[in-house]
Amino acid sequence: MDAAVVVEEEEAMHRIRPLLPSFRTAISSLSTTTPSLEIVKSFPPRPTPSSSLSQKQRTVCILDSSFNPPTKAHMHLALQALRKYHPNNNEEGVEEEEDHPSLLLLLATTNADKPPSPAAYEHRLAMMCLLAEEIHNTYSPPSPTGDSVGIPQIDIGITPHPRFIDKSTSLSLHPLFPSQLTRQVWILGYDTLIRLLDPKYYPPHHTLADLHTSLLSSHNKILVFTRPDEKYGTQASQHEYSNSLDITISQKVDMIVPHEDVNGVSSTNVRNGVKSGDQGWEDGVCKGVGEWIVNEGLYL
Ligand SMILES: Nc1ncnc2c1ncn2[C@@H]1O[C@H](COP(=O)(O)OP(=O)(O)OP(=O)(O)O)[C@@H](O)[C@H]1O
Ligand SMILES: NC(=O)c1ccc[n+]([C@@H]2O[C@H](COP(=O)(O)O)[C@@H](O)[C@H]2O)c1
Repeated sequence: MDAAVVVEEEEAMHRIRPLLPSFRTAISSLSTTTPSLEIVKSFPPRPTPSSSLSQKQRTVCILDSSFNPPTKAHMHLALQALRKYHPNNNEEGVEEEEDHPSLLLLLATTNADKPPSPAAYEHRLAMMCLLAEEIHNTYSPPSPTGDSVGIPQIDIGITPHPRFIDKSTSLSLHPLFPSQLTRQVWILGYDTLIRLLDPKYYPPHHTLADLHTSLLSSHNKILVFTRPDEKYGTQASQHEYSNSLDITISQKVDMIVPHEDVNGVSSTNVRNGVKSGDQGWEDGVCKGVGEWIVNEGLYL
């Protein structure tokens, strides 16, 4: 490997490792009762105070995940979303004078279905920082502007809420994402769309009413990536399902096919690969994330 690349990677590790104690503190002081969502790191750093923020309309693409670990699938989903909602694309609902979309990588510290498991949350946040750096280095806007305006703002956040309706409400109450100025675009894989629309998650009445007043309100959107497999069916059947949804939902859903490198990539496959010693797991993650997993001895 090129000596300069090795030095760059070591620098990234040394830059991120000192952040671990502050990540630990942020996680332990996260409120679990009120609507709660904290930004723990921003690339580039956000101006303070946040009252000095632009008053322009904005779009935030949110990738909510357990990031255990962040994968190349997560990277491509984020890149495709940033490009899709770029004002150069004349996408419906994106004003030409709008700021470029920003990206929020959101760590869910409670899952709607799964019990907690290693790696520790501060390590996942560290790997999310490495993923953010990779996204910065890889991103190019739909028609190159050649200036720094093309570089997306990436924020890293944490929330204790397992359900999207509560994450969405928490985001709309955050000073960086005021609801009157911010359109939320939620990035989901097809498997997660099915669970989002399952009434079992909405007791006591088990209806989708709260979805319409939160995540699906205003100009918000859901960007769904097909994810064909034995359980969830083919590309074609996933498109068919999305077209058959009630109009009040389908008009909020954009469904696209992910980049080919996303096929078959999952955090579970990476964790299992590390544990079994199969070298192929490294293809599923960005270089910095792979280095972190090895150096910190995660998932063994
Ligand atoms: N290969 C993929 N294709 C399409 N969507 C994906 C893919 N990998 C992840 N996603 C989507 O990204 C979001 C966050 O991913 P998540 O943390 O659930 O990853 P995962 O790889 O499915 O994790 P795990 O294997 O631990 O269950 C989810 O909405 C998921 O559907
Ligand atoms: N109805 C819902 O809002 C709902 C259902 C299932 C999973 N989720 C969330 O989706 C995210 C991804 O979940 P998985 O890691 O299980 O794919 C997690 O934050 C999880 O809590 C939300």
